[in-house]
Amino acid sequence: MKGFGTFNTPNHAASDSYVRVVLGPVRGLPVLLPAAGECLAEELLPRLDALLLTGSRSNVWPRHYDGPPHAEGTPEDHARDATTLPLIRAAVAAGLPLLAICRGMQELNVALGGTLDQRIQDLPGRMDHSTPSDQPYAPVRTAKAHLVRVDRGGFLASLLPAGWDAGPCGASIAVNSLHNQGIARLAPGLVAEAWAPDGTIEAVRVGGALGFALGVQWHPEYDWERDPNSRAIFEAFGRAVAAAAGRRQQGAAPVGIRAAEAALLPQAAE
Ligand SMILES: N[C@@H](CCC(=O)NCCCC(=O)O)C(=O)O
Repeated sequence: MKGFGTFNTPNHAASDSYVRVVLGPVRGLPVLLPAAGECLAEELLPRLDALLLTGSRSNVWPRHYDGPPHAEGTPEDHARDATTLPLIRAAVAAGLPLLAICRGMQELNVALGGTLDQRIQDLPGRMDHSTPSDQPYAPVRTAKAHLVRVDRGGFLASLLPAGWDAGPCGASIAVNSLHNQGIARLAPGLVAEAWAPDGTIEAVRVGGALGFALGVQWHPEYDWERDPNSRAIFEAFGRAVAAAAGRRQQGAAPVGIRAAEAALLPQAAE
């Protein structure tokens, strides 16, 4: 939910970069979901082939992870939280392909029971991962900001182009950085797959997921046209979307709902 125009009129919106990347390397048809609450999980999810959770300057309401209130003026989006958190749990339980970007990765962590640090730049030994929101020059705002070390044996590494780790940076890739918040306690069922030099978790996968279920703290949608690592993430997501679409068109239920739910959300199996 974003305010537009003179009267800050509430609108449901997503950046053009997400639409372009879905139409491009994902080779999908983007459907923008309104922040309409939990009903989307029940009514709409069965009609979708995959879920891409976008970034946003707003932040997950701390009540969702028993965190302290945000500092005055920190942007929040309760309508989005009320929509995405149940949607994520339903998508993970259904084995729907899921790609979570920046705020999306933070929502994934909270939805599955994890917590967030609200200003990691204020924590001892941590970098400032934010980019000034008033930075008017897009190439600066979206530029590579630091390296992340990627687990060579992980799911993310399996998506990257051959030789991604053969350069002078070894098993590290360069990423942009536009966030103040980060994962504090990793949710049960999530597996960390990449880390910034200060230890900030930069990528996670849903452990035990039956398909593509990845979160990244950076924004590969900003540079997929020139960065083969960014493009490879979306192309792999696109292959998962196509497979899910094929299953849905054949009338098959999303993979392993009950099996995934029992594995990932133990309380749901009780
Ligand atoms: N607000 C959170 C998440 C940051 C985030 O998603 N940034 C993206 C900003 C650009 C956009 O609107 O896509 C945090 O600060 O950690």
